Amino acid sequence: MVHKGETRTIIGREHADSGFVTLLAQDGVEGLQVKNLAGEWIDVPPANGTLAVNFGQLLERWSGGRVRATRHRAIAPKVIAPKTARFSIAFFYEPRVDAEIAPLPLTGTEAFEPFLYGDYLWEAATNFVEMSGIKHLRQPRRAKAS
Ligand SMILES: O=C(O)CCC(=O)C(=O)O
Ligand SMILES: [Fe+2]
Repeated sequence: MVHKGETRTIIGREHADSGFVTLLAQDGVEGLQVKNLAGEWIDVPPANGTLAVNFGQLLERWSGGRVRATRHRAIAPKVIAPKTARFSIAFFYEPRVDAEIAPLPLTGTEAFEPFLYGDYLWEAATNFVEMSGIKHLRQPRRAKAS
């Protein structure tokens, strides 16, 4: 992939986190990028000791789309020294697994059937190929309305 005229390797593919809010501790090495509404990739300043805040898909759904989930990816840092490495520590802030997620009383937003966060989380997690083989180990606690 070419970014600002340079060939860079994508090490974390584009996605939005499934949960509520994610905090990413920065370590001074660049590589995290977020996509703006025009579809352009923006470099997140990696200032040491700061937290990058990403909004997740659950927050987008719960807020009726008023808060957009942050699409992001990670590219390999530019090799500026032989052992350039980037460390990212993620904190995923999420509801309890037995929390019921129901629409906020907001006007002009799309209603949805309330669901249990644990059901949503299991579905989202086991959609990743490396976890797809264990999807059958947990059944939804609440049946979907048909
Ligand atoms: O490498 C990063 O800082 C991003 C990690 C990430 O997007 C994730 O764990 O969901
Ligand atoms: Fe992420």
